[in-house]
Amino acid sequence: MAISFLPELPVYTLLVLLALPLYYLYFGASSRWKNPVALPRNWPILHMFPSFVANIHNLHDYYTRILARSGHNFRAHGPPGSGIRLFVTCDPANVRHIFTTNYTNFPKGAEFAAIFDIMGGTLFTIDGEPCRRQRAKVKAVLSSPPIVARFAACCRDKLETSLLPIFSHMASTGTPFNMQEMMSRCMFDLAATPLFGVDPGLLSLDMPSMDAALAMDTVMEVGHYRHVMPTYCWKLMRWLNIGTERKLGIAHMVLQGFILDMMERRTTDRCNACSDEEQDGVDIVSSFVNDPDYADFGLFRAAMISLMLGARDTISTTLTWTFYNLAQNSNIVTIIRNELSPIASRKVASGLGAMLIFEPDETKSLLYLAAALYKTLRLYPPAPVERKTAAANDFMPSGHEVHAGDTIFICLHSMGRMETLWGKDCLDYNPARWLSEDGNSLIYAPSHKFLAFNSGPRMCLGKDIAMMQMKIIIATVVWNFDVQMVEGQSIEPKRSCLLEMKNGLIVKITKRQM
Ligand code: HEM
Repeated sequence: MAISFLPELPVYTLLVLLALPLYYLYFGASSRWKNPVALPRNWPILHMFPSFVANIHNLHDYYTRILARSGHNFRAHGPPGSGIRLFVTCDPANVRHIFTTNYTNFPKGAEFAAIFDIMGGTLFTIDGEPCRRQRAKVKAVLSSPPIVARFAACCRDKLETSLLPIFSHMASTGTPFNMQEMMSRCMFDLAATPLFGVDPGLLSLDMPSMDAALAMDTVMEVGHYRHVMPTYCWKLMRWLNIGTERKLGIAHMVLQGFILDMMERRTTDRCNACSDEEQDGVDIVSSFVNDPDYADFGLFRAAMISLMLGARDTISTTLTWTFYNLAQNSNIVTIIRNELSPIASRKVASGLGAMLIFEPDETKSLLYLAAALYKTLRLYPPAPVERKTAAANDFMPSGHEVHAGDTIFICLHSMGRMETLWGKDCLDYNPARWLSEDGNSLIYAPSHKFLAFNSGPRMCLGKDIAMMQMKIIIATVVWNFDVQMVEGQSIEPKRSCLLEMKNGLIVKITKRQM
């Protein structure tokens, strides 16, 4: 019997292979018929998982399309056993509920902490009482006047000693370069120097290797895979030490080595310094080294890595998207220069050289410049998706029910692109939309609608420092140089938890003739 069956085996195999796609086509079509057309296709067994995998190259646009059609919210499920039970939203009323009104019911959760295990136990991955304690500490450090002044001084020095000389060289030689990489190097130095009191010197004409910066990129890229994959998949890969998990393991080692290196260099520098008093309090790490809460070196190291990630990636990403938009809108560049012009005239009159650097107190009140940055942050938030977990069953203001254990994805990127929230021209890069009619103030947008810096009790603690640094850098570059994009490049987001550009941003710059 078995022997007589064997010759027909290829025929049966062929039939099964043909039947499978037909089965999926049939059920795909019928499920589409049963589902509202706005939602991803609900396949048998695999549910919506194939739709997400097929769109993984640009999940943000995919979410935006579905959220726009579905009234700002949708639910999605993965295959049975995958643990994927999502509620995806960009509805400001739901965001206020999740981040403020009922925020204790929406912690980041254990899954988030596992995804970003390199920052395990630190403010960025914890909830509840330990979080309140760490947050109070970090808040006190980041708002202390000497530390804020240090961030400003480092930024000024970096512009004077590195960025302007490098840009002048690129301009005089006509060399195209990757603005994203340049901003990444610059912000790496500007995050590390106030943190450790040591400048890693990545922004330099000889372009030294940037292993630790690349390792930080890997953390964000593999974090993205971990968010969309069933947990057991990436945990199995980690156990087998293969693929992206192997890459992440190496990145962790590089980052841990970087922290050790910085601490050693800091000790050497302190030995060479005049006195301890002169050094104390001028770097952030001083507030952590003698704190018994951070006596565990693993936690201390994780805290330093998370501060590096929080302070570098967010700003370099925002700066790159701002330069991208300015390069395409020369009228906006002209308005920014007009706003800078009175300050520049005063500087020139007081005898300062041809290359001008703008100071924090000079750029603080510049509204149009702030509006341009806000416009970038609305359309291109560096952290495009926030993740929360529902601790208990709850009803959203939109009427949707969420169940304990559901994962909530809050799509900031989509929220900034909803016509229903921001009007028909919401995709235009028009900073004036952020200004009042008389142009004398910025229009207020509540943080649950403009979420780039987060909202509620977990608001970003570095917002003021970030705005200060970004204003100085944009003002200084825009005043001294013309930036043009090199033609023929494709600008698309990387698969990452950060909204970086996949292929970078290749530009050419010329020195302004004044
Ligand atoms: C354009 C610049 C920045 C943006 C858009 C931004 C955005 C954010 C966002 C969205 C969060 C919430 C993250 C989460 O809970 O998952 C956050 C948290 C945080 N940010 Fe920023 N950030 C920026 C710059 C900075 C800088 C420069 C610093 C430090 C100097 C900083 C320090 C922090 C800290 C400590 C938290 C944790 C707050 C908490 O969990 O309670 N950020 N930021």
